Amino acid sequence: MEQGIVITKCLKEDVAAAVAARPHDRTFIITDDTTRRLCLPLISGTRGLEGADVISIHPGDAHKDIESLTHVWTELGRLGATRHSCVINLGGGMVTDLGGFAASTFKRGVDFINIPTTLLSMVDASVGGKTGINFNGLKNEVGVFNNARRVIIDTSFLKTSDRENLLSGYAEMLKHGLLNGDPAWAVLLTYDIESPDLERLSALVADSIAVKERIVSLDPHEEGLRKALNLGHTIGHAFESHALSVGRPILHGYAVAYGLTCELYLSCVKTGFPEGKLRQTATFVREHYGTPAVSCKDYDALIELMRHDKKNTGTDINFTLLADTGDIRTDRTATPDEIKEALDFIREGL
Ligand SMILES: NC(=O)c1ccc[n+]([C@@H]2O[C@H](COP(=O)([O-])OP(=O)(O)OC[C@H]3O[C@@H](n4cnc5c(N)ncnc54)[C@H](O)[C@@H]3O)[C@@H](O)[C@H]2O)c1
Ligand SMILES: O=C(O)C(=O)C[C@@H](O)[C@H](O)[C@H](O)COP(=O)(O)O
Ligand SMILES: [Zn+2]
Repeated sequence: MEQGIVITKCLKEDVAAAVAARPHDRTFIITDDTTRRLCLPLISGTRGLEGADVISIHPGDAHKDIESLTHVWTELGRLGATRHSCVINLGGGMVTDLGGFAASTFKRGVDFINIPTTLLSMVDASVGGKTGINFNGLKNEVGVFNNARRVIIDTSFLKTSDRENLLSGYAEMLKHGLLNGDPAWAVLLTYDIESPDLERLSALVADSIAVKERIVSLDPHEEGLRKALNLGHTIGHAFESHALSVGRPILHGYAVAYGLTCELYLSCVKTGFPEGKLRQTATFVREHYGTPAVSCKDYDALIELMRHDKKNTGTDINFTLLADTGDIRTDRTATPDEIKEALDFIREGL
């Protein structure tokens, strides 16, 4: 199904129009406890949402799991959802991933709409049809590709976002900038995300979504080009899963920022990415995101996690690398020793 993405200035009108666009019997809104409190009021009173049931899960990526999924399925069943119902996911990427997967699988598929409320879910998670949950200590281990029928983006949700979650989303924007080419990448290195001007940010959000949409439209099921959107994620997901496993979770975008530094280092060594651009990006990451809390004793565990990356075939660990900003090289591999060098680089610098 084609995905309609709306960057709105009239949230309630656009939500009402999206709900009315397809006949349905009941409406369910999936939130986490924080978005129920902070974001649900922004759509209350919307035409078509009278009588909608709200299903809420605990916030945080540790809850993007089978227990929360079971809770959503159970509540949908208990409250009488049918295949002709409409599900609205109101939240960050945790809610849009899990709610999208719950809707896609309940009675083999219920129509859903995403209303992303974090920067990360606006520019990335709510768009492009990847849904799923973490499982077995691995990120997004179980899921399906299925587009939300509509994605309605309103950056005014970001007024209640904290600095860390803005930075987290900004890391995926930086990834899109690196994939897009020099002007987009350079603009992102100079924009002040620490004291954001929301008007300017809205324009950058639109540019960022356009990068993802273009790639997804050419390869919706990640058979080739879409692996580009996984830049930074082979190592980033390993940082994220490892942090969760030792009880010190980090935000997805922080893990991606660290992963970008490491994978640009590999790009520099293996596909000729310019060293100056590596240094500029790595410095930006270090200044805003710090460094990952790992030591060389964690390297083998991190590499073991990378062996589960979804891009892998056989025993090789697969990476998306760059020959330059905008010059994408998918299906590259690196040896454990090369990966350890990249991990040394982020910890210690060149
Ligand atoms: N499907 C995809 O293509 C895709 C892309 C990127 C990331 N992801 C996934 O997205 C998830 C991360 O998403 P996220 O960064 O949005 O995290 P998140 O959904 O966990 O939200 C982060 C925190 O912000 C809170 N929050 C949400 N909206 C808020 C608001 N407007 N004001 C104040 N607080 C708010 C949440 O309750 C939560 O505590 C990860 O699971 C990642 O794997 C998926
Ligand atoms: O949309 C995509 O494709 C991406 O890879 C976007 C990533 O930012 C996102 O984190 C995605 O969920 C990762 O997917 P996975 O297939 O590596 O689990
Ligand atoms: Zn990501």
